[in-house]
Amino acid sequence: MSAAKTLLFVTSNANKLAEVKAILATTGITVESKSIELIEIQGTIEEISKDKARRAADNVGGPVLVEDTALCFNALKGLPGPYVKHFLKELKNDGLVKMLAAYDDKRAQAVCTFAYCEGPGQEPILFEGRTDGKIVRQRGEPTFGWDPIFEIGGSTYAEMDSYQKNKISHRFKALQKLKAWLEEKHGGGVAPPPAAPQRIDRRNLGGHEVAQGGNFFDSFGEEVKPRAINIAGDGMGIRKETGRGWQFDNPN
Ligand SMILES: O=c1[nH]c(=O)c2ncn([C@@H]3O[C@H](COP(=O)(O)OP(=O)(O)OP(=O)(O)O)[C@@H](O)[C@H]3O)c2[nH]1
Ligand SMILES: [Mg+2]
Repeated sequence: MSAAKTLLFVTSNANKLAEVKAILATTGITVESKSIELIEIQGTIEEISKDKARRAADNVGGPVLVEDTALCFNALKGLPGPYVKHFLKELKNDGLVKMLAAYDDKRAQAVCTFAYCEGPGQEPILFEGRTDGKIVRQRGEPTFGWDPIFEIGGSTYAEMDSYQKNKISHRFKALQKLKAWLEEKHGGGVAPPPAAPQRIDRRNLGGHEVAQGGNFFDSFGEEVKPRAINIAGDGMGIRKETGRGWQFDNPN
């Protein structure tokens, strides 16, 4: 079995896609996407993710990556877990907070499970990331799901910028495992060979580090791939992802 450098991420969730692209932006892994509302079975997080991957592989007839996210309340023995989407839809964030009103224990875990399936009939492989936090009354921009009520280190996910969240999130941790696995499959690295070094003159613009002279760095301090850079008539401009996704700065 050979793993792909280009991943087809099947998801109906634009926020997930933006985060995955941002986190993998400098790794040499290309993320393509297809929006399909996959049927999700009941079961454990692992069973649901694997089943989702099989359905997606059958649908596209080739290698796919899917992801399932769970929010597990300690006091409720892991519930709502992978069913959080339905709870969020009906109860909203306030209702999720109220579910824990009778308990002192507000601890929760955000769990992200990626499932990679090489194709129809193949066994999916799982990569899981967990981040511990606690459930609080909502704070921050309500742009993504339950981000405003999941607090870690004094801030909710919604109060963090995408750089901060993507450094510690359940999704980041799961993608680190996926990346390591892909690197192993490709015998030591999926990133293309670096371009010849040019003058590096790092500046810090609004928390996003960039370099002048042709070298551009993302907020992880890694070089931005050339395909993310637009060559404008008068110099370099860097494409900005929208929403809470990746942000590049224009050094000009
Ligand atoms: O505040 C959040 N921060 C996150 O980091 C995050 N990741 C997922 N979610 C939400 O949790 C449910 C998971 O359900 P889910 O995994 O089935 O996703 P989905 O149905 O939206 O997409 P997909 O299954 O097509 O990929 C959905 O309501 C998602 O919006 C998040 N909310
Ligand atoms: Mg879903």
